[in-house]
Amino acid sequence: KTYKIVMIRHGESDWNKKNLFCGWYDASLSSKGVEEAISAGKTLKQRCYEFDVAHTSVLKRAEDTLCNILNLVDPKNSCTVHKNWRLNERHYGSLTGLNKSETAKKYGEDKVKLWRRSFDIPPPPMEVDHPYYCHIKNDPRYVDGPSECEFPTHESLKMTIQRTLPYWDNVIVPQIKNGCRIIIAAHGNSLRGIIKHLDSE
Ligand SMILES: CC(=O)Oc1ccccc1S(=O)(=O)Nc1cc2c(c(O)c1O)C(=O)c1ccccc1C2=O
Repeated sequence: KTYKIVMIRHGESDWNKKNLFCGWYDASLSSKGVEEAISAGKTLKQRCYEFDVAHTSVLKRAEDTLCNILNLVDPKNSCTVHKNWRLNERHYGSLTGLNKSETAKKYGEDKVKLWRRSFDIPPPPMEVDHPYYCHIKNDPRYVDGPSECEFPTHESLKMTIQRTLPYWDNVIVPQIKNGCRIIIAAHGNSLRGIIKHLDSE
């Protein structure tokens, strides 16, 4: 049996525009990013897509992308929306908020090249003195998870996939098998992990 599911990466964020590592920082969609989300919604509507369930992360760039799409595709608001930290973007640790030149200056080109192409080498952890540490760690949206020991300070691509897959396997797959029409609005690396898992099956 074949199933169909729609997965979409969020529109451009304010930090994407400035080429900053964003990760778990809750950057907003840029005006271009909102237009991208609306354009995706229009396309899905034109092709008569309908959804019973939607999944997104707890970061507003993904939530707002989904909202803009559902406003067009599901004006009656009949689709249930689930938000979960496991669909969050990869956590870039100490690189969060840095741009290209700051990263290279702080860690050197060789480290950047190593991290860029590695699967299981995480960037340095986000330390307590990092400008965004408290802002992210104490955010009330994480009150239902991740737990203290699960809360990331940095993630390799492998670590990102490892915390995204349980949500895919335990929540989304059963819904697909029950015939739900699903859309996922998330992030480059969390979606990449799901696709990599599907390709490996
Ligand atoms: C296009 C661009 O300017 O990317 C940026 C943005 C911020 C810092 C460094 C760069 S870069 O030019 O070195 N390119 C660049 C650099 C990197 C990555 C990446 O995908 C990338 O495109 C990563 O995925 C990545 C993942 C984990 C740690 C470090 C990097 C990294 O250092």
